[in-house]
Amino acid sequence: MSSIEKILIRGIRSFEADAGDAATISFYSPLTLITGHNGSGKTTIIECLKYATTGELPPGSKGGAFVNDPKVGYNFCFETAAHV
Ligand SMILES: Nc1ncnc2c1ncn2[C@@H]1O[C@H](COP(=O)(O)OP(=O)(O)OP(=O)(O)O)[C@@H](O)[C@H]1O
Repeated sequence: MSSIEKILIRGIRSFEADAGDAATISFYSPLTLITGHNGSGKTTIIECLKYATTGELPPGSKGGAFVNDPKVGYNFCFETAAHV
């Protein structure tokens, strides 16, 4: 079985292209919880995982909506944690 240890998201939605390692999300076994305020980027993380594993873009993202737009803003703020 394969698993993903971490994902670094840059230049996608609220994740700026030059966000550095701050945008690295690590995954833990057996469970990773992603928590954060509304609009902090939780769904974006899931959509990035889907894109990385299947190549499928989120619905309605054609035309660049999946790509970071500095005019929209930068506010990703989430926490990940594992509970056994
Ligand atoms: N093209 C873009 N460029 C920059 N930021 C964007 C872009 N598209 C969306 N955003 C921002 O990304 C954020 C949306 O993130 P997301 O939907 O992943 O958050 P969420 O944590 O899942 O929110 P909720 O809890 O409300 O479902 C919003 O703050 C929005 O302003």
